[in-house]
Amino acid sequence: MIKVAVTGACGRMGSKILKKILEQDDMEVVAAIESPNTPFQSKDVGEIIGIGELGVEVNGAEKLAETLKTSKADVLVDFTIADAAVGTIKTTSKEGVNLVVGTTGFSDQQLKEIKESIHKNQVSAVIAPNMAVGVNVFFKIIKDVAALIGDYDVEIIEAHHRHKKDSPSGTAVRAAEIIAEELNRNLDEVGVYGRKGIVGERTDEEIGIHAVRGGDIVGDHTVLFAGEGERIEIVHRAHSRQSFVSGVIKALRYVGTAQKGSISDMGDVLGIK
Ligand SMILES: NC(=O)C1=CN([C@@H]2O[C@H](COP(=O)(O)OP(=O)(O)OC[C@H]3O[C@@H](n4cnc5c(N)ncnc54)[C@H](O)[C@@H]3O)[C@@H](O)[C@H]2O)C=CC1
Ligand SMILES: O=C(O)C1=N[C@H](C(=O)O)C[C@H](O)C1
Repeated sequence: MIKVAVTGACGRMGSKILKKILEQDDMEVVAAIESPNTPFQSKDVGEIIGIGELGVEVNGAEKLAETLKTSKADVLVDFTIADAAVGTIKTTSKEGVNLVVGTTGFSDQQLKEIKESIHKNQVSAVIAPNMAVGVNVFFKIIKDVAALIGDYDVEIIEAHHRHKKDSPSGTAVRAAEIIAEELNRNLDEVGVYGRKGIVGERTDEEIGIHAVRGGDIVGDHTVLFAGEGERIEIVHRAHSRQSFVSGVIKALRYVGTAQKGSISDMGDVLGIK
């Protein structure tokens, strides 16, 4: 039985992940963690997320180390916010607990600290900006198209709900990284994040990345390859957060089999490379 601790347990993703775990025969929720000094402290997480008493109390993140010890969690799944997730990941890996991290918006420095902690403490992790199977197929498709038509102008457009705090999406950033790598470009140099004013003509090398926010859009991503007289648009649309949640369950099963100290992405989990 895989013992799972969920951080961000009452959030849009955390609550759905928790409910999905309850449907699995080979895993159980042993801890529910929320923001420091949460008003939900010691309340039953099942009652908070509307599924009735679960027998798992919410603990604030300030109690994470103690909670992981008492719950004997095998793995922690984190869908929170980057600034919080770094500390969560460091504490979790120090406790020898594996990780599935879906949180996005990490800086390069934060990612460096996360990787160092996972390696130093020899835990296994799956870190992915998008856990949907379809998005990881989308990643493979855009890589292959970039290899065939890389001299076309590349633009990435993402759209999400009005509550999303980070921009551009982690999925859009990953898509830009994949294409830049395929075309031997340095994304730090060629990435253009929105355009305003007299910005001049587009360069051949640049990759445009644009974010739309509004309503309850779950997550749309378009990669556009535009050339003389034509364009190719590759689109992924998430209709429901269940697309991500299904991937999380796969990642939870995978991470315990991965090499200690390793960091895998969903391509590794799904065998799509
Ligand atoms: N990898 C993927 O497939 C997906 C990733 N995401 C990412 O997941 C993150 C969360 O997204 P949502 O669930 O929509 O956000 P949300 O705001 O609904 O949920 C975040 C939850 O984390 C809690 N929280 C804040 N600080 C915390 C801490 N230190 N410890 C524990 N909990 C803490 C908040 O109180 C909230 O309940 C975002 O970064 C988003 O981009 C979202 C969907 C899919
Ligand atoms: O915040 C969200 O909702 C999502 N965030 C992820 C991202 O930043 O790519 C994944 C998905 O698009 C939903």
